[in-house]
Amino acid sequence: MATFTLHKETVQSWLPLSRTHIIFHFICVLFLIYYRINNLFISYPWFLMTLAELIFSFMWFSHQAFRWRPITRSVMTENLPADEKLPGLDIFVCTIDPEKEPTIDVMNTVVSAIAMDYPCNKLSIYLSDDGGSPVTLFGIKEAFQFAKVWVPFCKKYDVKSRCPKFFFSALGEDEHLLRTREFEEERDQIKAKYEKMQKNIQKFGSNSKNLCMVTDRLSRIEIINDQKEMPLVVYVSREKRPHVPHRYKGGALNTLLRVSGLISNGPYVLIVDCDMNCNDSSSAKQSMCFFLDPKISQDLAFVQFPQMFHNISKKDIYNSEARNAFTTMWKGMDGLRGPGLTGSGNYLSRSALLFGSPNQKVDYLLDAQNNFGKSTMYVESLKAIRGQQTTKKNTSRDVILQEACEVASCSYERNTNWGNEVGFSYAIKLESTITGYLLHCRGWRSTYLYPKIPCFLGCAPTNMKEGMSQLIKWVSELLLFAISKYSPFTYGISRLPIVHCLTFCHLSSLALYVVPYTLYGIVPQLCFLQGIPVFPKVTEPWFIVFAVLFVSSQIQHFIEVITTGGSSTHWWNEQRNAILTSIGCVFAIIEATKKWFGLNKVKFTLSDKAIDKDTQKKYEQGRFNFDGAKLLMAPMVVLLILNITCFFGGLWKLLNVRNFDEMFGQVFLISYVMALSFPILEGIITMKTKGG
Ligand SMILES: O=c1ccn([C@@H]2O[C@H](COP(=O)(O)OP(=O)(O)O[C@H]3O[C@H](CO)[C@@H](O)[C@H](O)[C@H]3O)[C@@H](O)[C@H]2O)c(=O)[nH]1
Ligand SMILES: [Mn+2]
Repeated sequence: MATFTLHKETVQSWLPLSRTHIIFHFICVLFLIYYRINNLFISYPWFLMTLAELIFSFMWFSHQAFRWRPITRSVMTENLPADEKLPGLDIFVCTIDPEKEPTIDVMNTVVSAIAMDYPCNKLSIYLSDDGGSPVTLFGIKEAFQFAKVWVPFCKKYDVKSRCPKFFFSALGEDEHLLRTREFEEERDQIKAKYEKMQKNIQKFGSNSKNLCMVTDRLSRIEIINDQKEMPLVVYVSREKRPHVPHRYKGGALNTLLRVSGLISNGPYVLIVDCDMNCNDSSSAKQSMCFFLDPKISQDLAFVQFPQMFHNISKKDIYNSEARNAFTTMWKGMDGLRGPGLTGSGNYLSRSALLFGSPNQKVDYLLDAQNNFGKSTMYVESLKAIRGQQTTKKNTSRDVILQEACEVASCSYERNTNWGNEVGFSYAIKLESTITGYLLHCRGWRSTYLYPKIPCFLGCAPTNMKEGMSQLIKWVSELLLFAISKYSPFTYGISRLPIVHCLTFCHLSSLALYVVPYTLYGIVPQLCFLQGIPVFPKVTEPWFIVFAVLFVSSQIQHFIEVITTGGSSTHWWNEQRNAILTSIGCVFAIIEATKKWFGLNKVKFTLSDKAIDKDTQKKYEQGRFNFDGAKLLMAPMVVLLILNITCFFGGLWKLLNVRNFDEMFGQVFLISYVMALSFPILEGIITMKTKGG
């Protein structure tokens, strides 16, 4: 345990035990490989099983990097300096499509950001509207009017849950307990205002013209607030032209970096997706516990919070919560040199994003035009971030806004280093993953804070189609990352500590899982049907190796789920989900191949945050919902049918031949797969009976 004045870091207490387990498991893996290699040419199926197990072994091995040194952190915000000494903070909210990202929800995020517990003269909120839709501009004006009453109310009564949607829902129940009459009266008035805001936005959006995205437009930047007692609120819609690449969210973020640099130039920025409401208003101060610690701030690039979701059900059949990622993996990376960037709920140091490495030898400002573009006003703002002398000028607001439009134009980045060494990287479309990784490669660190009260709550996919499209988007881009010039296998290996690099190797090769899972779903089954064994006899000592590996990984997984607040249901569901997603990775590989050969029109699958009641209900009941995902489910369905057919066909043969000791492994495997996939089968049958 390491204690600093502002935060504390605790290494997992059972670390020696878990490392012993890793070594034990590793030895078993070596035995297994030895056995397989020795029996490689028994038959073709044995060869395929060996291939599957080698890939499984590699994935297992790289996954252990996450288990090597997990840590948890806590913060002492009470030790922070007084409000007037806190640094400036700019919050970036990104949105694009009001149909998939309902404006009211986006505005809830904006309001919750405005209500952040941070000195208001140090806080600025930027809404990036990549769609340029009238309803978003209208919405933010309404939201600001509402915030003007909401923020003082929250402060007066010390409301913790400052996202109005949550406050007025079951999630905010606790906030209403043991309150005064006065509170209740005021609350009811505010509720009426909140409802009025909703109504106004709805009414404005009911005209389909106002919901439209404008793809050919000039940049438009407006300062929304007019009051000193409130944080600055700015609406930013960058220029877009059909023939100029706009680089998706990464492009939007780089634009925001420049625009905010001209206007408020806070040394720290918080990025949230439009659905990621700020649930705990103290997150900004929590992050400052790291940035303001002189012992670590030197090379600290960002503080990541977990992405948590308000619509997760108890059963969570799609593992939308991504428990594994936000507990095991990210805490594991945190103990190495820091977690990856996940794109939402992360506080970043502006200078880390802009000025290369923490011990930079070349000064980016010497070649400012090539690095940052031609705006001299923007370059002045960079000097301020660097703590260098700037030529102080009293520039009028209009001039600043004009310059802001200039740096938000779509030609501004041409022949500059933006998207390359400056700002968010465009190397793959997961701007966050690649940027976080490159920051680490340049020698920066990051920290991860998993607080008791979720700081950010977003909207998770609740049906197969959405879950799968998100998976395909991520895994295909990660695969492109693995084979790009920045690949962790080549570029990262010489720049990152080896164990840390291994975590990125694992992440970027997730698509590989499809091979062993598919082989394990086909080969033993077909062989069972024909009476060919693919595992050692149950009476043979070598069988123990297989059994031990299976039990060992089950126990490890079980302990991990339980110690991170999950239940045995999660444990079971996560295993099913591992099969589903691994098989689904075949589409990610297809997608990545198409992108690689330039066959696909480059697109960004925006996740849908407008979830209808029916979908949410099915999800809460734990029933699989394959609406719109027929094609995506096809491989899984084929595998299931194959398993069932082979099981019964093989059983017949088994009863005749009576080679039970040879076939035990396969019988066990197939029964296990069938038991796991039962709910999927149920889902398919209901889909069929509904005429799907
Ligand atoms: O051209 C675009 C496309 C998207 N977005 C915004 O980017 C955010 C993330 O997009 P979404 O489709 O919701 O992505 P998810 O799959 O839900 O998000 C994860 O994956 C993304 C890709 O790495 C990260 O950017 C996100 O932060 C991370 O939560 C949303 O607020 C969008 O409005 C833009 O601003 N411009
Ligand atoms: Mn999202």
